[in-house]
Amino acid sequence: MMQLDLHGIGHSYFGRSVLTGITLAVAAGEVVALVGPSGSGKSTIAHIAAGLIDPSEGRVQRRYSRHAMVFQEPRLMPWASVARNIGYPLRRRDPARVTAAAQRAGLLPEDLDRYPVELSGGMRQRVAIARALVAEPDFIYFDEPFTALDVALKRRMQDLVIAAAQAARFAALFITHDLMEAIRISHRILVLDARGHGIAGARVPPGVPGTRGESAIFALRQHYLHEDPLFAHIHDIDERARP
Ligand SMILES: Nc1ncnc2c1ncn2[C@@H]1O[C@H](COP(=O)(O)OP(=O)(O)OP(=O)(O)O)[C@@H](O)[C@H]1O
Repeated sequence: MMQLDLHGIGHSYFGRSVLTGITLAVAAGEVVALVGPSGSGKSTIAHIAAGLIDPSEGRVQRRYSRHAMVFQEPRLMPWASVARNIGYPLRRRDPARVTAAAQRAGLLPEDLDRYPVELSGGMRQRVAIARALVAEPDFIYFDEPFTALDVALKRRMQDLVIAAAQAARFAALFITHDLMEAIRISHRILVLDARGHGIAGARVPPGVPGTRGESAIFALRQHYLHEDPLFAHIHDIDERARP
């Protein structure tokens, strides 16, 4: 049973079409990476799928019970402690759930009383992940959550997401333009057409997330980038679309 179904999605901003004919589905417990060049419409797809914006065309069906989102910027409340930031999605105070979510995101009990301004970028993103996990969602949207982090930290955060997805069994749509990341964390990779005209194709990396070795991940990335036509435009940047 699919938990998320997008059918024939199209979208325009102020009359300018940015997406057409987007059809994709995510199964229960499945982590799907959505890759595509900058400006191809990946974030717009995530926002439509999560119901933050209404598509100009097409149909969205959500069969999951609860979702959370993790963005590139952690979007924390600066005036609130880490514990309050993590607990924000809960209807009532629940320190046990806050502590459990913090632990799953690699935070220590003493971090809970700190404030966002005292934290590094990586720590803030851990808080954002803990906030996403706290209400035990069965679906999480990740919109380039680790793009701003350095390579080693990125890797640790990816491992954390893989472990959390396995433990909590959530499904996810994970948006990224980093192919290593897509191969490492997902069950299936969807490639968005460079101009947002549909999903150009899908690839299923061998094995399951968490079991793929670094050299295999790197070799597959090289293969995709240099030998697989599906990925030919992945590094194209539509600079006209950029502010
Ligand atoms: N709120 C908005 N108003 C107008 N145009 C927008 C808006 N949001 C996005 N766009 C435009 O829609 C297109 C797709 O943007 P989107 O952010 O979905 O792409 P993306 O693939 O996620 O890009 P990136 O990887 O750079 O985040 C771009 O041309 C962008 O400039």
